[in-house]
Amino acid sequence: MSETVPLLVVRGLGKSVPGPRRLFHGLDLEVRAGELIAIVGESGVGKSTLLNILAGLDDADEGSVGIDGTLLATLDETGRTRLRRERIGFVFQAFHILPYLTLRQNVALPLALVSPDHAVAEARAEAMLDLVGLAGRGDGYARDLSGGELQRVAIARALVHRPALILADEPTGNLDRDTAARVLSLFADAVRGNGAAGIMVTHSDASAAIADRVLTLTGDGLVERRDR
Ligand SMILES: Nc1ncnc2c1ncn2[C@@H]1O[C@H](COP(=O)(O)OP(=O)(O)OP(=O)(O)O)[C@@H](O)[C@H]1O
Repeated sequence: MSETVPLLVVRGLGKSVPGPRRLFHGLDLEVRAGELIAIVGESGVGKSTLLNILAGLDDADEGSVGIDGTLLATLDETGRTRLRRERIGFVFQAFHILPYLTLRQNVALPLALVSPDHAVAEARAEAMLDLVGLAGRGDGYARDLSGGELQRVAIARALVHRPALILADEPTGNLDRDTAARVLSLFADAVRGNGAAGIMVTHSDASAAIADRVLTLTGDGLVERRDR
């Protein structure tokens, strides 16, 4: 059955950066559909770099990344771009909401990239805005929104195309505690409700607490945190 097969399979991943400095090596990870993982670790240990590698935006030096049975290394740049657009949702630290597009157009963007049907894309975008508590705000612009609202738009956009893999870099960074809690539960519901595999990098214990597993990134890979 498909839900028993890990959606993301990472084997023996290693990465060094110029210096040269080795960030990590021998990193293994499996994440199943409907599972939300938190990755924690000291600043500079390589958490964002790991997310970028999983998204095919950066290359590992060794090891492999498989998404839904496809090894990233077997794809050329066009194939990676297609996989990213169709199968991955990304919530960045900076929201990257485009200021010259309406909020609805921003949320519809991942669909517009893969489907020419604008009416369907915008209807789905509107439904996602409803889901994140921004009903009726689709005609607005980023400048009209608070930080928490912008983060919710970013989450709506990351989920609108129902990606199999959702990657989030500090999805509640810069939000006050109450807004962070709301955004977080929405994010967790969306990951689990969509049957996606979710990976969230965070410094926040409150964020980590909502995950099914908390893994600490170290130079020797990911270590399961059991003090929960
Ligand atoms: N292309 C690059 N060239 C040089 N150094 C890099 C490159 N990419 C990442 N680094 C370095 O690798 C380290 C890991 O960076 P990364 O942003 O992944 O860490 P992080 O764990 O996400 O940190 P934080 O928690 O502070 O966001 C940092 O020291 C960074 O400067």
